[in-house]
Amino acid sequence: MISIEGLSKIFALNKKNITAVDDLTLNIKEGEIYGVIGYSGAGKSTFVRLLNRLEEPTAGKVIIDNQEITALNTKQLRLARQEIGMIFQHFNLLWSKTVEDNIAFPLEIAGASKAERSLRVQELIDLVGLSGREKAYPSQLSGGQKQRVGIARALANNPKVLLCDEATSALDPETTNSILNLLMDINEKLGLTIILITHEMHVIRKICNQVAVMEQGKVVEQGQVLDVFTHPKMPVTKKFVEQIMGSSSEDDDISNMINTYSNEGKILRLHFLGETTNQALISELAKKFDIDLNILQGKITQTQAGGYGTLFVQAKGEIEEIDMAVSFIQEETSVEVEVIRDAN
Ligand SMILES: Nc1ncnc2c1ncn2[C@@H]1O[C@H](COP(=O)(O)OP(=O)(O)OP(=O)(O)O)[C@@H](O)[C@H]1O
Repeated sequence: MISIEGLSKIFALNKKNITAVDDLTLNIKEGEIYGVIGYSGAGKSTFVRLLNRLEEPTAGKVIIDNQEITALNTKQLRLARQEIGMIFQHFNLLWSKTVEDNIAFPLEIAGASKAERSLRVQELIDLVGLSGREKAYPSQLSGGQKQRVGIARALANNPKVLLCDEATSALDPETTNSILNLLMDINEKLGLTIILITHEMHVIRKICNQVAVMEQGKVVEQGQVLDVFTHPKMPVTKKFVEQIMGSSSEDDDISNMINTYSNEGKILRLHFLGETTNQALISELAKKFDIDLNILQGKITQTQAGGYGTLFVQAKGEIEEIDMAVSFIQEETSVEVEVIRDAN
């Protein structure tokens, strides 16, 4: 759906050149929720604004749905932008217009009749969950509701692509989750391709299929979210994964814990990699084998591709039963298991 080739943006500031986006090449499939994560100054905002030419690229090509955006003249670009919706961190609403007028605005520009506009506005209001707030002004809305208006407005002309520039960064965690749920819902219902930039790994974990990590204008790592979680290569990626999974300094706590529980049975480390099928593994083991399982420590997080994380358990009982349980995990499930301490 989106193909980006050798995209660069150099800003000239006080006779100095700043390379905000540096020779970036990416391909994004139709219907994907593609996350771009990076720290402040990595070039994320510039990157996303280059896609619809809110910023003009210094070099490179952007092709969206077989149309070379970077080759269009002003008039063609205006039309093409109707196919590319965008939402912003600070909503960018028209403060003197009501909710329905904000949403109707892009329809008006696209030349829709009054009757078409009011029909479509009502559809969009229902879609984003703003029924009853049609006549409200942005100043009378909560942050989450303002972003819902932003989303409805961005979807007004049935775009193929939605660009999200830190769309949840100004929201509290609960509202962030409700907006992310709405984006997932829209992605599923409309098959819309979404590009989302963020500095929060939680956002990537919750809704993205693919992720690219940006640093100093370049994509330094990319792939399926679960792969990047499991095998982060670059230091910057490792830091982002730590936002969710905790840091390696916690390893000290783990060795203390192992010593405390090392006098009986075996301590197992279970590693879940995108689990959707073995969610009830612990209770299944307890039912199938004559063992007791004592959960010691763990962190499992949910991604779009299933649960990911590690669980430490103490298995108590006859050695043969414990060994059979370990073999069962190895042979019958996709959970990785390792005996890290054996009291026998
Ligand atoms: N209009 C501009 N003129 C000059 N320099 C700019 C301009 N816009 C961005 N930059 C510079 O380009 C670099 C990348 O900025 P950008 O805003 O794209 O990063 P970001 O990853 O989105 O960070 P943030 O989340 O803080 O906005 C920064 O060094 C920034 O100062």
